[in-house]
Amino acid sequence: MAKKPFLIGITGGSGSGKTTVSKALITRLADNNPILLQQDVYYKDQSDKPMEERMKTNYDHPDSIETDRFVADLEKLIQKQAIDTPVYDYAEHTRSSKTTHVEPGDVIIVDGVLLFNDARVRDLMDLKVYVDTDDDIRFIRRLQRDTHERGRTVEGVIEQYTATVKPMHNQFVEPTKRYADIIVPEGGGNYVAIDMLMNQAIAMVKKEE
Ligand SMILES: Nc1ncnc2c1ncn2[C@@H]1O[C@H](COP(=O)(O)OP(=O)(O)O)[C@@H](O)[C@H]1O
Ligand SMILES: O=c1ccn([C@@H]2O[C@H](COP(=O)(O)O)[C@@H](O)[C@H]2O)c(=O)[nH]1
Repeated sequence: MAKKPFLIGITGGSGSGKTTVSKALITRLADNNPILLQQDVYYKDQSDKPMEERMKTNYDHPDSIETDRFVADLEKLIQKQAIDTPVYDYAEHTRSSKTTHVEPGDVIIVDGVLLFNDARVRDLMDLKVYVDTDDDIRFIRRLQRDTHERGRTVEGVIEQYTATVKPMHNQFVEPTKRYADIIVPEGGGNYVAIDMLMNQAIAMVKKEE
């Protein structure tokens, strides 16, 4: 029987450094057949709605994610089956018509802002990590990223952050810190924590062999 993959879940507020940590781990674990799955690609399709309406969606509420499909895909990867994930376009606030084919791996790294919200998802994780970065640093990072990479204006970022991102963070993201096995301060720059996570993943993969 194929060995069970080791699944690491990485959550934390928007701009905390989840993706940076996840990608650093993928690089370090290159010899251990790692794959990255981002919860963000499971944001619900909104192609039937006009842009004006899509801009008003609350993307920081758990209802904005197609969690049933996300859970089903995670279960397939754990059973060593390939999946085809949606592709999400942040500038258009909807899915593109493409999909991404993902082959199963021995280490599965999953990142997402609302990752520990659903018990079904939490129960699939072997190691749960919360990246903990100050709110003001996260906001500055988000402002820079969203204006450079996600087609937003400064005013739009401030408005969205105040209306939904911050209140939903306090209601749905920060409280999930209590489910974490490990809390990583500052995210991407914390090489000690990233190396510890890498060593744990390698040890677990070797144990399964
Ligand atoms: N330690 C760090 N120092 C400076 N910038 C960082 C650091 N970690 C992440 N960033 C930057 O902040 C932005 C958000 O980081 P990212 O990893 O995408 O966060 P998240 O996935 O939690 O939203 C990115 O532009 C990234 O390059
Ligand atoms: O159409 C969308 C979908 C999501 N968002 C925002 O993205 C972040 C999650 O991504 P991070 O990489 O963790 O920052 C979430 O806070 C949503 O507000 C969006 O703006 N538009």
